[in-house]
Amino acid sequence: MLSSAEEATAARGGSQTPDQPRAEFQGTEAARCSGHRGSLCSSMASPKRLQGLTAATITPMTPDGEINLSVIGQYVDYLVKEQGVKNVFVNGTTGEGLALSTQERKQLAEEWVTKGKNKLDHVIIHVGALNLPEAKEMAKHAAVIGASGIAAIAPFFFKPTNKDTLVAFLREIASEAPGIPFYYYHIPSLTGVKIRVEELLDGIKEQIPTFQGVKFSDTDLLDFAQCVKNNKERFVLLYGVDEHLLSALAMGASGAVGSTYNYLGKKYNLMLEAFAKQDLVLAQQHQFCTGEFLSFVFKLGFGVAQTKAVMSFTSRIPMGPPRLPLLSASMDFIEKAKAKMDSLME
Ligand SMILES: CC(=O)N[C@@H]([C@@H](O)[C@H](O)[C@H](O)CO)[C@@H](O)CC(=O)C(=O)O
Repeated sequence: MLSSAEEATAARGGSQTPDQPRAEFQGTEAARCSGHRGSLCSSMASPKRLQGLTAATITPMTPDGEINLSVIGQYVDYLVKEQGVKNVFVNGTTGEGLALSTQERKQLAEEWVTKGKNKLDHVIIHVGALNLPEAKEMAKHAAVIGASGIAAIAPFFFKPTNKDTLVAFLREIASEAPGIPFYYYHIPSLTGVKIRVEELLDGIKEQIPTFQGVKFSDTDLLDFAQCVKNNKERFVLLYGVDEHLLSALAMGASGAVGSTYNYLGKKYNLMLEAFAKQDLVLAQQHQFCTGEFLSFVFKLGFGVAQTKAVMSFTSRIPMGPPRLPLLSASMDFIEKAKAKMDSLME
């Protein structure tokens, strides 16, 4: 582990500052619908500013339910080489962050930063928790180990009832990591905190100097569009509902964070590239293709446990079971999901 945030930041070649200019999606290869095993397509044009796809990482576990750090290096290589995804969001919803102990979350953060060094562009650590002391501890730790940024959800047991209390809570966390960007993770379907992001962003930079953007995991595209309209130059606006990404791109999303970029990243990168070239028909084809898979698995019942199973058979990296109260995906789900994936990607 590195001894200070400054040393760690220097080792990464300097962190981005919250005021750097925003970069739009940029593709690097001609778009072609070559399928899951086709040519690699990356939209990571700049290592400085968070853009393109960010995988909300799964937390690998051993069969007996312990976190399995031993496969993180392999996981990094899979994302970069097989999916063209060079940003990760660690310990979020997909990573079962709220089902892990603080110690486990810190170990995972360290492993992702270490194994991602010189391979990943951004390692964002989700440090949100129900209590401030633990969230602050994880924020400070993330800065010390050299994470690219931190994010936090709203607390969801005792909930903030208005914007000011939410900002006050987030400010306490961000202030523990004053050298790295802070992102608000908006996921009202899970937190129950429905404070509009448009409202939250108004004046937030004065309260939280490191505020860099939002991970917007909601389907309220009016709220999202207002965020873009009012903050396009200042903040990174990352969309978090993968099956609606093309709509969010049309609204001006800076990038996307989601679970399906773990195993469908290549296909989504092709979509980003088509969109950047204003080839809406091709972009739609890619969105429809990923949507066909998701629509299929939604009907079977889909969540974090099933995401772990899909990633296991797609990457061949054992992700293990989820932690209670989540239950493992059934064999029936795995067989059907795998057959569907194979049929779409051949
Ligand atoms: C509720 C939920 O898990 N949403 C996912 C999506 O990526 C989601 O899995 C996907 O859109 C499929 O519905 C992300 O927004 C969550 C996420 O980014 C995270 O794990 O932190």
